[in-house]
Parts: sequence; structure tokens; C-alpha cells
Amino acid sequence: MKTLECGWGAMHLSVAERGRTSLVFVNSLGTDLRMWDSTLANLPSDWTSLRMDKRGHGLSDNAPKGYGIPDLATDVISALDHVGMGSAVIVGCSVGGLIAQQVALMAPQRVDALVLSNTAAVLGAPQSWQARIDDVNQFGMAEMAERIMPRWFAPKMLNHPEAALWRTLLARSDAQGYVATCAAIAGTDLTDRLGEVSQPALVVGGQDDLATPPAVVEMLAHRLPCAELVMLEGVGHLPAIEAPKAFSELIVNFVEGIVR
Ligand SMILES: O=C(O)CCC(=O)CC(=O)O
Repeated sequence: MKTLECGWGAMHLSVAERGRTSLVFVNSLGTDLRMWDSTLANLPSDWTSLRMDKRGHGLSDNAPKGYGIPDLATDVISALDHVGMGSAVIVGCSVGGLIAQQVALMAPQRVDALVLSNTAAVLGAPQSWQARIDDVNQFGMAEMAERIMPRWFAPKMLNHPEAALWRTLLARSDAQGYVATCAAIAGTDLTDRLGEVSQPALVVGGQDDLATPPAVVEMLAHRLPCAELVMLEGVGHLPAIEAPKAFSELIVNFVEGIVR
């Protein structure tokens, strides 16, 4: 673990620096960098990986209010600078995928390729995020965790002991960090800029994803100039947790295909 000093505070990083293939993992709303544990365990051991908790998530500090996806993308670029990673394959889930797209637009030279899991260029209507913020403020994270679980996990995963651990993490999450990220999502629509993303992209969705349903993920793949799409059966919003072996196999095949 390393701590990165940013303009807004300290960011906690888990860094492994080996080998030539570099990947950066950006997590989803309400999770932390441990969402990638099982995926990393299935990747070649000589690959370099960098994971980070977003502002207000995991062990990272809360930032001042009023930041957007470009600020979160700047955090990723700062993390790359911090560990001396010139460029990398950026793997992002949901809002992490939105941040990954933003990094590709802001600093294309830092992005070798994208793995966009369960995400889109716009994640739902702004009003739905304002409703989410209002609900968090009214009911708190514990109540919200109950409501969000079926949006995270496919029915067959919901009663798995691991799902209970993630529910606990979400229930204990910092509400300020959560709502600040909801507000950043609400203000972002990259649809009109997708044509500028020239890097190869692997777009992954889950047939049972209620948060970013298959049609939304398919639309992202369709609009990106150079994308391949894989839709996983029996998987919800978080394939890295629900189907880590299948997810990491997809990453390995994709990355080996582009470096060959
Ligand atoms: O996972 C994300 O980054 C955003 C979507 C989410 O939190 C799940 C939901 O919409 O309930």
C-alpha cells in the first residue's frame, strides 16, 4: 500500500509493480479496491497492477464537495505519475468505467486499451441520481445497501456469503463520499465524445445487471470506434466479484491480443 498526496488530501493506493503489461483498476460506486482481488489472483503474476480507492471510498480521504468525473480521471492520471507508469490498460467498472473513458479522452497517450465493465457513456438520468442522493440523506447507507444489493448481484449470487460481505461494506460506506460520486455521475454524459476514443476496448456486461442493463452496455460497445462486446450469462453488475475467473480470462485474452 502507498499513500498518494493529492491536492485534496491523501489517496490510498495498493501498488504492485512487476513485468511489462500494466493495468490500472478503477472501482465502482460504493465498493473499494478489494473488488478486484479475485480477478487479480487469476491474472499472470508478472503483470503490473495498480488499484486505487476513489475519493470518499475505501481508505481514501473525502475530498471537498463539488468534484466531477474529470477530477476523478485526474486522480487516476496522478496515480499513474506517482508510480511512474507511462501508460496502461485501464479497467473500470460502472463509474470506474466512466472514469476510464474520461482518462482516454483527457490523456489518450496514457491509455493502451480499455476494459469497460458494466458501464456506459452516461449512467442513468440525472434525476435518478438526485433521487439516490436524497434517499441516502434521508435513509442512510445501511437502508440503501439493502435496496442496492439486487442491482449489484445476479439472483443466484444474492444469497452467497460474499454478497453479504459487500452489503456490509456498502452499509458502512461514507455517505458523503457516496453522494459526491453520485453527483459526479449525474453531471456526466460522454456520448458525443465516444468517437474520439481510438484505443481498443473490451466492453463487458452482465445479462442480469439491473444497474447497467445489457442494452446500455451494448450501446457503449456499438458507439466506440474499436470495441468488442462480451455479455456474461447469469452475472449482474460486478463480474469482477461474481465471475472473476471468466472476467480475468476475458482480460488476458484481450490484452494478449493487443500486445501481440
Ligand atoms: O456501480 C456504479 O458505479 C454505479 C451504479 C450503482 O451504484 C448501482 C446502482 O445503480 O444501483
